[in-house]
Amino acid sequence: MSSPSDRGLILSVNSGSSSLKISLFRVLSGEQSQDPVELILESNTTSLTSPPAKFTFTISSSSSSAPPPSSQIDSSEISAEEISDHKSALAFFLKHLRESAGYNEKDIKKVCHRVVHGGDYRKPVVIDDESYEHLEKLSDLAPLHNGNALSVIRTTLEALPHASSIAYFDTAFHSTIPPHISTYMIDQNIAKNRGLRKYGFHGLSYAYILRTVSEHLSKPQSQTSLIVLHLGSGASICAIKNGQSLDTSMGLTPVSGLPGATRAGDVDGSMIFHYLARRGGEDDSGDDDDVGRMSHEKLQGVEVHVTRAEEILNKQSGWKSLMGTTDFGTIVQRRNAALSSSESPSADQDLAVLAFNIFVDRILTFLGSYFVKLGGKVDAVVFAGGIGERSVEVRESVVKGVECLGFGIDKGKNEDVQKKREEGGESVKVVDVSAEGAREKKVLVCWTDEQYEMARECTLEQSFWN
Ligand SMILES: Nc1ncnc2c1ncn2[C@@H]1O[C@H](COP(=O)(O)OP(=O)(O)O)[C@@H](O)[C@H]1O
Ligand SMILES: CC(=O)OP(=O)(O)O
Ligand SMILES: [Mg+2]
Repeated sequence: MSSPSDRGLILSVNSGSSSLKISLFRVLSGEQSQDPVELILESNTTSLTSPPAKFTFTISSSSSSAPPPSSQIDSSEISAEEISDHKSALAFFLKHLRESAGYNEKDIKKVCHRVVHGGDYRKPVVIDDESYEHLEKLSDLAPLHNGNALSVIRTTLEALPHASSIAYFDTAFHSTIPPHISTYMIDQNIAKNRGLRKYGFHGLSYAYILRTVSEHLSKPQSQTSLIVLHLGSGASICAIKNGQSLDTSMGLTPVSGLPGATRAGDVDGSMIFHYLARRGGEDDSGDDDDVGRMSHEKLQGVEVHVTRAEEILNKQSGWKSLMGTTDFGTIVQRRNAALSSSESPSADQDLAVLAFNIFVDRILTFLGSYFVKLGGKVDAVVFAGGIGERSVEVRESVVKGVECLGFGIDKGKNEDVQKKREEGGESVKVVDVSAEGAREKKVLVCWTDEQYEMARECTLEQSFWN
């Protein structure tokens, strides 16, 4: 069994829908800190769905370990033409780690992978031939996410053969959702045979937020009830009752619930048939009308089975379909320009206002419902994810919509969130933006960290180190 101090480095790899986030951690021994791991550096590759990809590589300001003497870090954003997908983004990162940061890959002992769909897995699994094969089968339930994660796992197995790879699942946190919430009202034989139920996603993020916020509130997790909004390119909401997931807006796959960058969110189940149906010979989709047509897509060497319907609802919808951009920041800017101008808004600005209002409306639909499901016993509404952490406007509009439930937002505190984080660095994990007088029901912003969550869990799981 290895002692914490000689455990070396952990690489945490987060294959999101539009991004690849990678963090390198050093395992700490118990005496050094309450935290089991310390961040050394992190990298973020974004715009994978709208090239050119953008790549950043940054040494942590709070790291106590000096970078190797050979290191030449440039933390500015690079537009990287050679990155075309998750797999090439990982290769680009490993090259930087070696050549610019001067780290020896051999010091990496564990690689933690975020795998979005874990089916019935409730715990992380070490990747071997058997578990890899099982994950490949699960890919049919989340072809657009798991396919990327599997290609990244394969690349690390080849590039870092001395390290063991462990899969962490988004779905595991939601295993507490009771049957009356997770069951779809369909033929139960088919549902059981095919595993058709609500699984829920973003679980690593919710686990991180639950622990961080309960510490902030000085409450045990088992007495903490929250409504958490994870708003990124993929967005979801979770009702957490006494430290356990009660309900969440995504379902069998990440396509349901809130709309996202390229995802439709909840639609009438039969909408897709009408979307593709030919009317009087005309066909505006330019495709055939078979929604179930399978394309056996080779995604970075991994075979995935995607139906035409899935492709449309996952990749050709969301704000990209409305606005032509997958960047919610751009939508907010155009919406602000429309609201502040004395001239009549352009067509683009009108659409930005519409996209923004749709997003807020769908968030409120879930917020209201979850507040009721939690019987009004909610310690805080928590904003997280790229949009939740950065958009003053989304937080303001959403909280205005739930003022009737006793929540309120302080304008000045809301505007200063980013400044507080920039000044305080990574030690600022939660900022309270609640209005005076609405103190019982807090509104918080939490910087979620799925990579940290995996590295922490990995360090604490003794069986992985035996
Ligand atoms: N200032 C901002 N206002 C609104 N949205 C923003 C802002 N900055 C970044 N975003 C959005 O955050 C999203 C990315 O969130 P993130 O959680 O990092 O994504 P992912 O789902 O890929 O993990 C993008 O849509 C981006 O445009
Ligand atoms: C589940 C999901 O949508 O993940 P992401 O937001 O990282 O794409
Ligand atoms: Mg994400």
